[in-house]
Amino acid sequence: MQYSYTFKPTRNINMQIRIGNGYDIHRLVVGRRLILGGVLLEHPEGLGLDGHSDADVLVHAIMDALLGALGLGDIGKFFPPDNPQWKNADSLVLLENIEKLISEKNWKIVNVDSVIIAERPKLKNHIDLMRNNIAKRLRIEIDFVGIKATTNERLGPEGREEGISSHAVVLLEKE
Ligand SMILES: Nc1ccn([C@@H]2O[C@H](COP(=O)(O)O)[C@@H](O)[C@H]2O)c(=O)n1
Ligand SMILES: C[C@@]1(CO)OP(=O)(O)OP(=O)(O)OC[C@H]1O
Repeated sequence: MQYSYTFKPTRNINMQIRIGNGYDIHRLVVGRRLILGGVLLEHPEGLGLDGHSDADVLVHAIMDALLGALGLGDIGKFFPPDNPQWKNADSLVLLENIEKLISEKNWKIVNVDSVIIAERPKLKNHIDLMRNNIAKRLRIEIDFVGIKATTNERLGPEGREEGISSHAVVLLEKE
């Protein structure tokens, strides 16, 4: 059996692609808002996410994935948590800034995929609004933004409702 493979490019071989991966988790506490993908949600126990910014773990994971794809570090480097400027910051505005940085470097966002790990509240009816918020800030079509939700089957910090986490991957291209 022959295992060698000859690559026959059918499109621009100067195209570069990059993949990025991001993760974030924030604690669930009383007295804070619960914002995911820019959507204000209601937790059955009135809990929200603690953080210096609005603690939107989904948007934070996506920003880290975008920065990671270009080897630019993480969001803390661009928006330091000890800088009062980012106190209660709207993470969608921070996302707009990251998109600007990427487009200035002539990279295009191909797609984003992500998952939110939250025991409660049920997120499925809010997913399309989150996708729309993110697609708008990234200046891509909604079809290129994937967001899923899963419980952690009551396991670990998310399962005990100590926090909510999110993972994201992105693909970038440049001609
Ligand atoms: N916070 C959540 C968690 C899950 N969902 C939806 O429920 C489905 C089943 O979740 P499991 O963790 O039991 O696999 C999941 O696929 C989501 O559609 C949700 O809306 N909100
Ligand atoms: C965006 C920032 C700004 O303080 O948000 P935080 O709420 O501190 O969240 P975290 O994910 O811990 O760190 C990222 C920070 O840069």
